[in-house]
Amino acid sequence: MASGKLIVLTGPSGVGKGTLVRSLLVRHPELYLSVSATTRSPREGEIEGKDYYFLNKSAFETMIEQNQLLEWAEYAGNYYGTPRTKVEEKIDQGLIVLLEIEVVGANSIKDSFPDALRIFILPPSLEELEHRLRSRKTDTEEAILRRLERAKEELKVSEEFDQRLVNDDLEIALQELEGAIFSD
Ligand SMILES: Nc1nc2c(ncn2[C@@H]2O[C@H](COP(=O)(O)OP(=O)(O)O)[C@@H](O)[C@H]2O)c(=O)[nH]1
Ligand SMILES: Nc1ncnc2c1ncn2[C@@H]1O[C@H](COP(=O)(O)OP(=O)(O)O)[C@@H](O)[C@H]1O
Repeated sequence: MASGKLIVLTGPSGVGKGTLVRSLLVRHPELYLSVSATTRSPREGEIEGKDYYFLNKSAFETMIEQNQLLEWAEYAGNYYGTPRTKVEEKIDQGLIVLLEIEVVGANSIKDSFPDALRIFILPPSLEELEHRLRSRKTDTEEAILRRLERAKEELKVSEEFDQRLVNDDLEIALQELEGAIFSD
């Protein structure tokens, strides 16, 4: 059987990663989206094992020590990481596995998984990124400013990724993403 592959989507908060991934999964239900582990508290409506595996700090640190994570990073005061076993299992089954993760972890994937295709999603401009973060209405003013500061740093390393894609028109960005994922 053909071996699967690992696709890593990253980019600053508010650029549209979640929106792109949700649309991709609707169009291509055969794709497998990895469920991350995190120490952040569940938001209302989030489901254990579907949105995240919600762990306390010591359980997360045990996963790090036992090399159970493909990558991990700290983001806004919490740990986030990709459990290794499921990803490897699905790739062995020939599936295309998607990770939607922040920039530091995405960059480090090249060490643990050199064959991964790492795609950086860019905003059309910083102004538009700010507009999207505000219009999403999920973050406090302080969190928005923190995310924008971090975005400036993240955008500086975008050239270290295998592919870069601007999420301006959503449909065009989706088509570019499909091209990157399904080309050989
Ligand atoms: N490195 C890494 N980042 C992750 C992982 N899971 C989620 N993230 C990222 O962590 C950041 C914060 O996620 P979250 O608290 O759910 O907020 P939101 O994505 O802005 O709604 C986002 O940039 C996610 O893409 C993971 O397993 N590893
Ligand atoms: N191409 C686009 N054009 C305009 N708005 C967009 C586009 N893609 C996403 N958005 C909007 O931007 C906001 C942030 O998107 P989201 O998917 O939550 O970003 P991320 O997962 O990268 O943090 C959402 O309100 C979403 O509807």
